[in-house]
Amino acid sequence: MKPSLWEETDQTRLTVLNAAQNFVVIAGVCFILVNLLKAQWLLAGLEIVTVIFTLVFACVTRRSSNTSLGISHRWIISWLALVFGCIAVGLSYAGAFRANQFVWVMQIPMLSYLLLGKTRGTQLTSVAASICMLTFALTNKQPSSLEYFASLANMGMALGITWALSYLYEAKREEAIQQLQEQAARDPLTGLHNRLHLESIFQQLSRYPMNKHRLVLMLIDIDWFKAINDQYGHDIGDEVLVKVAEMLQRHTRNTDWLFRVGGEEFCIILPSTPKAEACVLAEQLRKAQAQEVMTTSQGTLETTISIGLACWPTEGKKLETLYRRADQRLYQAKRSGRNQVISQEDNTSSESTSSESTAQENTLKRNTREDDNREQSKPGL
Ligand SMILES: Nc1nc2c(ncn2[C@@H]2O[C@H](COP(=O)(O)OP(=O)(O)OP(=O)(O)O)[C@@H](O)[C@H]2O)c(=O)[nH]1
Repeated sequence: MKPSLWEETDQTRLTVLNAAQNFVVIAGVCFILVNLLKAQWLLAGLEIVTVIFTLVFACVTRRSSNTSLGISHRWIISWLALVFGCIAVGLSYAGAFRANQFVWVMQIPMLSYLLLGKTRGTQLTSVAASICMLTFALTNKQPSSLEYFASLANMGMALGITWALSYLYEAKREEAIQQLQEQAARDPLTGLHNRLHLESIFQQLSRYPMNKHRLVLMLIDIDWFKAINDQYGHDIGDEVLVKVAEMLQRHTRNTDWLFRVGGEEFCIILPSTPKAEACVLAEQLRKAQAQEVMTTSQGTLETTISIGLACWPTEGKKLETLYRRADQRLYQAKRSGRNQVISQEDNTSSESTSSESTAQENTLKRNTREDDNREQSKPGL
């Protein structure tokens, strides 16, 4: 099971659904009165059931979240089946007005695609449109007349065009949404995930039973990166970032989650991984980077990385705590000379560190790092 980057949130579908529900209730009541007066009991009965179902469904929809559809597709399919059932039965009752009545059939593809998406929309439209076309064809009183074939062809073509346009609209909409979501979740430079989804991916992974006690968060920071930028320019710095990201991807599994969480800082979430195994991987990453001679547009460059890691849930139950723990270890790796992996501190601090002391710690950390930078040697081309 793979966590999804975006939970199902779709304001457009929710808006269409609310509008369609309102319309079905208002129009439904009018049609019920007309059909009762005309003694069309089957149709009136079906419309009563549809309006009651719509009211219940509207309550369910409004109780779910404001931004998420949050309702199972079964609800929508059942509701649309009732509405389309009314259209089909109405068509069989229409007599001389059958052609006028067919305008309602045109709503089938539009509603199906807007509310159910490309795949389910196609399935429901195929079934509902076929039933309506058959009803239209079979209930005609003059099946051999030219008029009959002309109206059948007209209806079929008009329905086909509405269907095709609805399909194209939904297919393009889904494609555009997918592209936008992909872009929003990725760091444009390295192609890795950005930190936008770190929390949600962590939450989903920690819910999977197979990851119980076996999830590791690793923070990786390029050593002396500021010096690389200062000496060789931002473009070379960018090339280094890309090369390090590529190295991380080469050494990790498809199931691992790689993020670029800051300027020259990366994070890896390793699902189903015991800490000992994660330490071995971290050491492999450190060695691989130390041994790699990177070819940049200005020549070759060698650089190293420092790594801090922490294990969930033993070393932090919440992402915030786990991240802080890994960051403390990363900082320790930097202070101990860089090009190191630290997986546990000398004096393990308590998980309930107050935010104030953490803030002080971070300030201290930044100052110490700046001092360290001035003192120590820097990488060279
Ligand atoms: N080229 C490039 N540089 C970036 C980017 N984002 C942040 N930086 C730079 O990354 C540098 C980070 O420097 P520091 O946080 O001092 O870290 P450092 O020099 O690696 O020092 P240590 O981490 O202590 O080894 C800063 O100079 C930022 O300007 C980016 O996207 N591209």
